[in-house]
Amino acid sequence: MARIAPSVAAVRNAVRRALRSGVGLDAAAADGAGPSVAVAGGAGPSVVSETAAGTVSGSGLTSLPEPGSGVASLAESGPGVASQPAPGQLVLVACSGGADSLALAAATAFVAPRLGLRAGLVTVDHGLQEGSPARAAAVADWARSAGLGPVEIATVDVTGRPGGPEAAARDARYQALSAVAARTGAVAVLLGHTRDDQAETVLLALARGAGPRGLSGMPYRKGVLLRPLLDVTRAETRKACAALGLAAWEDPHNTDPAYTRSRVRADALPALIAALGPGVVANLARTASLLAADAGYLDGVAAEALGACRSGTGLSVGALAALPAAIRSRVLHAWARELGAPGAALSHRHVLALDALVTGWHGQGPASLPGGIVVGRRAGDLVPAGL
Ligand SMILES: Nc1ncnc2c1ncn2[C@@H]1O[C@H](COP(=O)(O)OP(=O)(O)OP(=O)(O)O)[C@@H](O)[C@H]1O
Repeated sequence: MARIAPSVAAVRNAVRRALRSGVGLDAAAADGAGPSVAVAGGAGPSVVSETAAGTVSGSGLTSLPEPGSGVASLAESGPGVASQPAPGQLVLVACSGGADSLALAAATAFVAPRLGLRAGLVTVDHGLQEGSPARAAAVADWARSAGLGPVEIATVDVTGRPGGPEAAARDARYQALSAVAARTGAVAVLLGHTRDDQAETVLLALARGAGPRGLSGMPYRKGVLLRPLLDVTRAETRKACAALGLAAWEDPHNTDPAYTRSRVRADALPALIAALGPGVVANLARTASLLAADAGYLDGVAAEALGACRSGTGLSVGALAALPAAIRSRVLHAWARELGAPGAALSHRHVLALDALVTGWHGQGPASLPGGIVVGRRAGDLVPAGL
């Protein structure tokens, strides 16, 4: 049996775990309705060559693996897999051509058929950099050569969206990914965020004084979005690309000090590692997952409390006042969202203003929320203006 690089195995294992839990294969298998292809790691009847490899350079695809090249020597022993695409559910990889999502795409091309799943790829052209259409085309060509399908290029227009350029691009990208998933009937869209991305997210949240929800970082699964690599380091995805002969695209934005995240990546995290040791990245990511569990539980409690506080068109001040502060602030936040306040603009300050109508009442005026929403206190209830 040919040996595979540990980094390649690490990425594949992460994808295997995510697909098994993320698209409900484990539950289906328990019901006896699982995929017909055996999925337990390793011991299968045939040896299958890795097909998901090629070379993408800054300007595009520069080479494809030859049959019998070093790529084939990365083959691992696994369960028998039909050479035709599996008839199962479709998962899509969101791939920029960068090392993280390229390693993810290669691993998914390998793992998904072995789980009875089809795997496709979407690359988004934000139209923000010179040569971006050619790069998107190169990623798509590579994906087809790697056996992924369907392969789509989504071209988006980021102008006229709220927030800075980073937020606008992210917004447009997620919208495009959701649209492709809906159109193709994909059950999951896989994103290449790594443990390092998670640590950066937690650090950014700490710096802006976020609460437990913000410090929970990026969720492993949200709706159709799945992040299999949150336990995998960026160094590992780079090593996996190197082992597979994949030359990833380096996004110049990632090193541009004009972007806050780039400065965290280049300066803040390395300074923390120098001062506190290399474990800091994994520890920040662990904080995120610990807080995600707590925040999920508290949000559930708050959702029930919100129901119990309802009174006519508003919320009962008496019922709100009886809640612990941690739950009351979540109830008020959830209610503000329900009234239509946009999540990105709704801050701690707005929730405090609502809370003051409950716990600091002195006849003050109504609280103003983003989205033009106004909430006042009337006859023992909090009520939105106009109702
Ligand atoms: N242009 C794009 N097309 C498709 N998916 C994208 C694109 N840009 C980002 N993504 C998805 O979002 C994830 C996070 O992207 P981001 O640019 O924040 O991080 P990154 O660490 O630079 O990732 P990568 O190395 O994959 O480019 C990517 O791994 C990928 O799954």
